[in-house]
Amino acid sequence: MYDKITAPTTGAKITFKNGEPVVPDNPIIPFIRGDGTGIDIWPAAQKVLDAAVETAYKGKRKISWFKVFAGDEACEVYGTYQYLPQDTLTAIKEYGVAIKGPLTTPIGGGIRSLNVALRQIFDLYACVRPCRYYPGTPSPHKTPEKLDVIIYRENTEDIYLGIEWRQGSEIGDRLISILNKELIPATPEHGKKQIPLDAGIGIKPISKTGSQRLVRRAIKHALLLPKNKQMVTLVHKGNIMKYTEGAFRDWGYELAVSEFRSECVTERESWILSNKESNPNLSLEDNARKIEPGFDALTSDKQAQIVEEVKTVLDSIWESHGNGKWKDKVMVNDRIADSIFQQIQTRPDEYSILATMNLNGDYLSDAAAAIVGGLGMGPGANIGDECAVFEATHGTAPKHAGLDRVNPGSVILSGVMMLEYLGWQEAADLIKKGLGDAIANRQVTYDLARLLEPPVEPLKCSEFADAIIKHFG
Ligand SMILES: NC(=O)C1=CN([C@@H]2O[C@H](COP(=O)(O)OP(=O)(O)OC[C@H]3O[C@@H](n4cnc5c(N)ncnc54)[C@H](OP(=O)(O)O)[C@@H]3O)[C@@H](O)[C@H]2O)C=CC1
Ligand SMILES: O=C(O)CCC(=O)C(=O)O
Ligand SMILES: [Mg+2]
Repeated sequence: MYDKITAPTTGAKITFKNGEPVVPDNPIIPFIRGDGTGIDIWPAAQKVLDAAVETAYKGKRKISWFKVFAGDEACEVYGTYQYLPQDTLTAIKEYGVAIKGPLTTPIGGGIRSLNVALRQIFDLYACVRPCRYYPGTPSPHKTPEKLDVIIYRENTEDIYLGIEWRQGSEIGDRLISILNKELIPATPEHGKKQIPLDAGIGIKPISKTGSQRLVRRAIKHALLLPKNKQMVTLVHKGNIMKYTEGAFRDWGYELAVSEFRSECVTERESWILSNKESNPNLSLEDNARKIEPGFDALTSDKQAQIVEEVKTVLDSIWESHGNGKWKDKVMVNDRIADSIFQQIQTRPDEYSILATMNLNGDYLSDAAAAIVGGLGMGPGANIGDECAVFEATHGTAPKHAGLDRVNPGSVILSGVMMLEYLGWQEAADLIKKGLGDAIANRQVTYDLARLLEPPVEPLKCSEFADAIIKHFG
């Protein structure tokens, strides 16, 4: 079955039923060490995960690790350019749940991202990145504890599909020519616009299916959160990219009110309902005036449309959602992408789950991680219906590679997400306690040590792992 790897002789496969993992007590879990600092952070993470499972279950449960290769290490074992060998893909497909360190992607030319390839090959459509503060973590922000968000990033499409053509390439030039001569002139709204002849060209597909399955997962997650965190914010730049990012927003709302009608309320619906609650005699037109700034300056057609919207909402959900009942529902709202970057800093506690397209989620997850202590504290999971691959938000940080220096917290916390996904909450809780207590005792790696006041001597990557284990008890 495999060319150059051998599966552990003990352990059993995780299987999937209705999109959920069915987990034996001794699951075989493939891992990829990763490039760059993967050499430092993976062994540290593995040690902490094993210690937590042993402490929590005293041998009743154990992970059988299965080493598989990707990136530079794969080329050493399989030969030049063998960055993502078939063995690795077969093992991940076979065992369903895997964890990985970061993998390098060259800028400009060279191979396309192995990280993105894994997400696409296994249809891991939801990239879940929680950003939560551990008390005592130094932060450039004044009130980092107010940020407690989970980014749900669509993980398979958008410009990450990687359909693009280099400037000057034959197909790129042909495409520009067809667009300039045929397709743009045939689209009146594009007027006389033309694409510069010396442009590189990339395609940004955003599908209804891709958007809705992501939002569906985000809403299901919100339903499991405490009432005050039951909120999903659709993040988009739909004012500029109307048919991709704007459509993501519209499809998100459409899904919320069709599949989750009794459990959700949209922000706009909540305004309409609360306007009527404050004044039961409010006319439909005055209600419309309150929800739409500049209502009186709108054309009569537009005004009629908004009045109709108000009527439809009151007719359809006043019974189920009115008189304050909407306050117990999952609130679905939307924010423009640039604005959300300032909102998570200025009003962090107003947000909970942020549902995003691929590129926006990539940017936003680094920015949010920075608020709660930096990339060393940013875990993540790539989840599909029949496979899950856990990995940190950050990359290979090449300048720190091999120095036993960087913070393994992000991979360790990705491992915590994996344990929670397996249903091994006791082991996950031990690690969260150990990590929290190590930080509270100022036992931290360089990235956090440099922000602490007064400064402390940093621990090595491996020493931080040991400190976490010491603080289990
Ligand atoms: N999923 C993946 O595997 C990902 C891979 N990549 C790839 O990684 C490579 C390097 O990308 P780059 O842009 O440098 O981004 P990185 O995320 O690798 O590193 C950027 C900076 O973040 C800080 N940082 C990263 N990891 C840690 C850590 N564990 N502990 C403490 N600080 C950390 C360091 O800051 P400082 O030096 O200031 O302390 C580092 O220089 C690229 O090839 C990129 O494509 C990028 C993102 C994700
Ligand atoms: O694949 C890469 O090299 C970068 C991906 C990335 O930045 C991310 O997924 O957050
Ligand atoms: Mg990124």
